[in-house]
Amino acid sequence: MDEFASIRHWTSGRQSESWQRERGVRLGIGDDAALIDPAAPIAGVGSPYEYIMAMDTMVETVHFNEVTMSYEDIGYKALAANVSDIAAMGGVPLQALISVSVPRQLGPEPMRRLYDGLYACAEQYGVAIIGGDTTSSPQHLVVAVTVTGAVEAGQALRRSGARPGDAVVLTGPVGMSAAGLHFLLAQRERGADALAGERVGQLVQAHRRPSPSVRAGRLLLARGTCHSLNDVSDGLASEAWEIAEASGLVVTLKEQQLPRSGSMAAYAGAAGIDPLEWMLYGGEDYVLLGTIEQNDAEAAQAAFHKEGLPFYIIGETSAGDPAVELLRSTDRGDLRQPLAKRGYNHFE
Ligand SMILES: Nc1ncnc2c1ncn2[C@@H]1O[C@H](COP(=O)(O)OP(=O)(O)OP(=O)(O)O)[C@@H](O)[C@H]1O
Ligand SMILES: Cc1ncc(C[n+]2csc(CCOP(=O)(O)O)c2C)c(N)n1
Ligand SMILES: [Mg+2]
Ligand SMILES: [Mg+2]
Ligand SMILES: [Mg+2]
Repeated sequence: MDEFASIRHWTSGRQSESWQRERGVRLGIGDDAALIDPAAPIAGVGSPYEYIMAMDTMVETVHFNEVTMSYEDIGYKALAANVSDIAAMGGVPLQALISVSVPRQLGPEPMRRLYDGLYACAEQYGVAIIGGDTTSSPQHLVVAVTVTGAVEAGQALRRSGARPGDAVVLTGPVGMSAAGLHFLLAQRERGADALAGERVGQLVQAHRRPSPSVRAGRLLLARGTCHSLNDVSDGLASEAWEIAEASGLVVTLKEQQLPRSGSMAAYAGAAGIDPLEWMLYGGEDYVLLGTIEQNDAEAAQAAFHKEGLPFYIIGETSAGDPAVELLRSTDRGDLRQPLAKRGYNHFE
């Protein structure tokens, strides 16, 4: 199958013109470029709105390998990671462009499966796939996604808006993806062993199929009390540092209040690893970390729970030079431990 037949094989008949039109698309896959109506009414978003644009890339051996992810998972997660950046601005995702660099020996079927996963995620979050690019790759598979979204003009939630005295909040558990990855990699090295007895299904799912917090981002924006927001890709500590530096303040995380999934903690125990390491530094959680006016934090939590969405109040901000600290309760009283600006870093 040549390049053009391959693209048709992966993409044709997946999304109808009318479905794409509702997302502002005037011309999708097939010409030199796509055409977007910059002022199309978007369901659920007040106008005037602003466009949001972001991109994230996944590289074989860096973000996935043959034991950690199926082709369907790679496609799903590549788009989900991008949708998460739109959620982190308080927006709704609209369209995506997909670039794939494919090892010559791969053949069309694995890529078809990758697109099955990609379109499954697109349907889940209402994203129109409007084009992309295809090249061969000398060795590894690379998937780069550009995503657009919309947010009410002037309302986007930035990393830089946190104020001293805010509550620090999180829209889901952290550390599960890193635990799932640990299991998958350990399994490769040692074969299915004793660790497999733990409840690892949820952890593997968290690693392979993250659920970006789009509804949570919209709820936070609508409250009008959320001052800053970021999504957790590189790890909780790293993202907290980004808010601390962008906003010029201290972020204090309370160890007791960090959401600790039971299956993650059980697996960490069996693997002899401190679960806090995964929770703070693991990454790929794709939940939202934000700050919100202290006097609205509990009401926000109640509103989230009413919608069936998780919401954790995990700390507070204070005036001071940018820093992140962990408040731990010990026998000898409270301990403030500075947290390193550490997390997943491609160049370390
Ligand atoms: N190669 C690049 N050229 C120009 N801008 C870039 C480049 N890489 C990243 N950026 C910009 O830097 C900022 C931070 O990007 P970064 O990728 O660190 O955030 P993120 O996507 O939220 O995190 P992650 O990639 O870990 O999911 C964004 O504004 C992004 O557009
Ligand atoms: C095989 C394999 N080894 C390691 C990891 C861990 N990992 C890779 S990239 C990243 C941060 C987010 O990426 P980015 O900063 O590019 O958004 C993390 C935690 C993995 N997923 N697969
Ligand atoms: Mg990025
Ligand atoms: Mg991000
Ligand atoms: Mg990202």
